[in-house]
Amino acid sequence: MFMASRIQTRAFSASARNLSKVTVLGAAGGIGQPLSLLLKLNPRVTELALYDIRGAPGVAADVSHVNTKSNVKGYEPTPSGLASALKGAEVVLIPAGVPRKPGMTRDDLFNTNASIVRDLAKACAESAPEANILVISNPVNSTVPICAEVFKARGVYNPKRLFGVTTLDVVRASRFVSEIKKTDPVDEKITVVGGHSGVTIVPLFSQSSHPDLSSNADLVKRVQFGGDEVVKAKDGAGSATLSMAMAGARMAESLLRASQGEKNVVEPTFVDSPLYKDQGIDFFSSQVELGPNGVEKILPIGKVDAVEEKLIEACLTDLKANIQKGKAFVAENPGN
Ligand SMILES: NC(=O)C1=CN([C@@H]2O[C@H](COP(=O)(O)OP(=O)(O)OC[C@H]3O[C@@H](n4cnc5c(N)ncnc54)[C@H](O)[C@@H]3O)[C@@H](O)[C@H]2O)C=CC1
Ligand SMILES: O=C([O-])CC(=O)C(=O)O
Repeated sequence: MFMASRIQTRAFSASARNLSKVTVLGAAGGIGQPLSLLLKLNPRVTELALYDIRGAPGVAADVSHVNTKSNVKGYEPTPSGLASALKGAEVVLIPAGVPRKPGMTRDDLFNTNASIVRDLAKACAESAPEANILVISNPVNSTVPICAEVFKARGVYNPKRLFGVTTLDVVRASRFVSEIKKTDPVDEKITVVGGHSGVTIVPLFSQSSHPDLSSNADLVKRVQFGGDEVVKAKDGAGSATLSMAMAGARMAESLLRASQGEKNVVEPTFVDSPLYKDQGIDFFSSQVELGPNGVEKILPIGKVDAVEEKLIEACLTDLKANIQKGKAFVAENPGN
């Protein structure tokens, strides 16, 4: 009897641990829709909550017909709809906000997206303070600090649970290298550090199996400005959505794998980081080991060559300003 109840308890807690609600804020957008589809295909996701200021119930109805086991629900664009979408979420992905048009930098999106992200972060702080928050909305270098400030103001900031999604930079880097070297991108492990815009994106080819590539200035530039390539090709219709959805789904999957006990799950991500704090830079993207509590360990940058050292220097100047801008925005515009 005693034995049976113990087994039952254990079975219950194991399955409870594997119940993973994932919420997408901005689910009806260019990224949100394919991201929702990919999450529906992920067996680790048991409940998928879709929220947008328009169209989420329609996207949810569509995605819900995909014949995998998870339940999908679309929420109305109301404060209570948002709160219900967030309640009990283990992972919240935020691709809400406007994308670039040709000629714009990511920083040009700040004026519109800063308040969108601030308000969604408030809702997360109230309804899902323990969730892993994955910020996709640009400029990531500023929107992540905005989230941190909002969480701090509400006394619920957990630096281990806030992630800027920079996965697309390594996805691109591995693909671009594979094109040059005629290899399978799966085998190309390229570390990319810094932030997520222009010169703040720093690929470290010297640490890859092709150290010669660090002197390939065209390749370095292509990784740094890969987003511009897509913005230009889409010609006013937005920026990367499909590759971004894949990258966001990969990051969410990695967090779920780590939370379900898998060891040595490492992803590059923009987090509250000690690496350059002594230079006043509180957030930095690097290889991060994930665990059940979110960030498990921030891995050191490792050895870099002289070219990369210069790239990091340029990165730090811009990154510092971007982070400061996000913090100042919340200080000056705390909202309701
Ligand atoms: N981190 C990264 O690597 C990348 C980031 N991005 C960024 O992702 C963001 C979204 O891009 P797209 O999906 O292409 O844009 P989109 O315009 O197609 O979709 C954005 C969605 O957000 C929704 N939205 C706006 N305000 C909202 C709010 N307050 N609450 C909930 N939903 C809201 C809109 O209704 C729309 O459906 C942009 O800021 C873009 O720059 C894009 C690609 C890569
Ligand atoms: O370039 C953009 O604006 C969107 C983005 O962040 C990317 O594709 O990396």
